Amino acid sequence: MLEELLKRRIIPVIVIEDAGDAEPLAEALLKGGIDIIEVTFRTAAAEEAIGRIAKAFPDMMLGAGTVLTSEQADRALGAGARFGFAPGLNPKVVKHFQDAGGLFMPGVMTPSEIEQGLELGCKVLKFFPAAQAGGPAMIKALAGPYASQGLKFSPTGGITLDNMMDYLSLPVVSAIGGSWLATKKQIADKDWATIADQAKAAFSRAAAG
Ligand SMILES: O=C[C@H](O)COP(=O)(O)O
Ligand SMILES: CC(=O)C(=O)O
Repeated sequence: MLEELLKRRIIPVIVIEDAGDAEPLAEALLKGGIDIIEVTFRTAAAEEAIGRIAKAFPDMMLGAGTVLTSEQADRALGAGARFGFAPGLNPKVVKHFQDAGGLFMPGVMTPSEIEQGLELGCKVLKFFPAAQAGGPAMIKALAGPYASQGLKFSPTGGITLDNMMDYLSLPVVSAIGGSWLATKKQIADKDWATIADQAKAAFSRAAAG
């Protein structure tokens, strides 16, 4: 699972209000070449959306985001999520998710949080909110003492098509996350063509290096 995750460079961070949009949304991302999705537990539809994607696209790398409690972790995994993200680091939730067999990437912003994440066995940490917390320069500085631990960052927050390569060009960054790939409005408007185009543009840019 970790190896599979490390192969992906772009992770769409999704807020979905209507679970019925889950399949066409996943299909649009796949059409654009992105076969990974993080469905955030910020809406009541998250659990059902994960279940629908798991059923319709069993080969898609499916995860949950904004997993803040052990109860959400159970619901995410029960619905078919194989990995989880959170904006912060809650050791209880990290352990709960790991004990249930999932791969968890807590959010960090400071050296102390990174060390906590390493102690919990996390090899990939979300750096959040990336742009606001210092962007690529901050990640580069943090990589100094920790890159030798085999640690990778998955920054999210303020990343767009225009600045994604500033992050992806850093060896310590395995993937970037972003909501721009499928915005709430685009999902509500069922604008699948635009979402597919955005996914394709990001995928091509990452592939070009
Ligand atoms: O809340 C932020 C999301 O995790 C993603 O951040 P973004 O909307 O800046 O891409
Ligand atoms: C940032 C956030 O909420 C997440 O990815 O879990």
